[in-house]
Amino acid sequence: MAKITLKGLRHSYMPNPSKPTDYALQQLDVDWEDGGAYALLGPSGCGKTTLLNIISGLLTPSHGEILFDGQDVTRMQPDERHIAQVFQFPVVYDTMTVYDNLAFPLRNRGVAEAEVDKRVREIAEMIDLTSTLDKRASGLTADGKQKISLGRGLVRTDVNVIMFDEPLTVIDPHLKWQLRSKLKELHQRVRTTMIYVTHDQTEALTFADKVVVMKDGQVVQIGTPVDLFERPQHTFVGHFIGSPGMNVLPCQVKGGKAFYEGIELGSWNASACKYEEGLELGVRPEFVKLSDAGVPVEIAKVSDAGRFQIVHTRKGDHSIKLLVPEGVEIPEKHAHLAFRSDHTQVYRDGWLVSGDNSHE
Ligand SMILES: Nc1ncnc2c1ncn2[C@@H]1O[C@H](COP(=O)(O)OP(=O)(O)OP(=O)(O)O)[C@@H](O)[C@H]1O
Repeated sequence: MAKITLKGLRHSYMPNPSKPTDYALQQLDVDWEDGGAYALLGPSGCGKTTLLNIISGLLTPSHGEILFDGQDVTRMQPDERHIAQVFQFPVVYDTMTVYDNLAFPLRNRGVAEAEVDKRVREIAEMIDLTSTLDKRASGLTADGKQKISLGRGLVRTDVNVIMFDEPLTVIDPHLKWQLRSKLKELHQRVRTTMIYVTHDQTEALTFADKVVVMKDGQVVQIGTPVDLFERPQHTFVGHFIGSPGMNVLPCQVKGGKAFYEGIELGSWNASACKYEEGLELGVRPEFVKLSDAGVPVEIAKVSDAGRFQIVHTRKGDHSIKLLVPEGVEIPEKHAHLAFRSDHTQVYRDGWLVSGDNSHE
C-alpha cells in the first residue's frame, strides 16, 4: 500500500501545447492517502483514463511528478510500480480453471504454492467464487468472469494500489448493487489504496470514502459524499451529483446580501462575496420548500420519485426544482418558495465563494 502524490501534473497529447484546452490534464496536485477508497468521477472525456494511465505508468506526463510514499516513480515502468488493475471487460484465461486464474498473478511472481493456495481460497471466499474454483473459466457468465478479474486484482498482497476502470460495465444491472457493496466491504477488509474510475455517481458514492470529481482535465473537488452534497465547490459538482442536481440561478450581491430577481435570499456565504460580476446562487432541491412568502413561481410539472415528489417550477426563463415528501399537496398553478439559507450559496464563475477559495 502507498500514499500516492501527484505534483504539478499536466498532460497534453499535442506536441506543442500552448493554451489550457490543449491539455487533457491541467495542473493536478492531489494526495491519495494510504489505504483510502477513492472514486474518480467525471463525464466522458474529462481525463479519467489519462490520469489512470499516468499513475499506472502506461503514459508519461508532459509535466509534473508521481510519488509513491514520497518516492518518484514518474519514469518507472508499469511492472515496477506494483499496481493491480481491473478493467471494464474481464481479463481471464478461458482454458484455465477459476483457481488457476486467481493464482496466476501470484505464481507469476514466484509466490510459494502453500501461500498461493491460502490466498486464492481467501479471495474466492470473499467474492463468492469458492464453489466454482475447479470449473473452467470459459463456463462462467460475464458476471462470473468479471468477478475473476476483480479477484485477480485483489489477490496480491504486495500492491501499492488497485485501480478499477469502470469495472461494473458488463455486470447485469440487478447484480451491480451487490458487487458495489461487495467492493466496499472488500476495501474494509484488505485496506489497500483503491481508485475506482466511473462516470456513474451512484457507483462513486457507494464505493468511496472520498470522491475526486473531474471536469475538463481539472479536479473540481475532492470530498466525502456528504461534502459533495452539502458543499459543492463548483456548480458542476452541484449539477453532476444529486438527482435532480442543484438549482443554479443568477444573482446579485449587495452589502453582503444575496438577491435573486430583486428578492433577498438568505445565503451563508454572501457576506464573503466581494464581487459583482458572474455571480450565481446554488441550492439543492432538498433545501427548497413551499412557503407562504418568498420566490413566486409557476408549477410546471410534478413527478413521482418514490418517497418524494419532484416539483418542477418556473420563474421567467429559470427553472427551480424542489423535493416535497409524498402525500403533501402541491398547489396547481402558483406557489412561493423558500430556500434554506445554510444550504444556499453564492458561486462566482462557477466556483464557490469563500474566504479561502484559491479560484477567486
Ligand atoms: N491517445 C490520445 N490521443 C489524443 N487525445 C486523446 C488520447 N486519449 C485521450 N485523448 C483526449 O484527452 C481527453 C481526455 O480523455 P480521457 O480518455 O482521459 O477521458 P475519460 O474521462 O477517461 O473519458 P471516458 O470516460 O470516455 O473514457 C479527451 O479530450 C480525449 O479526446
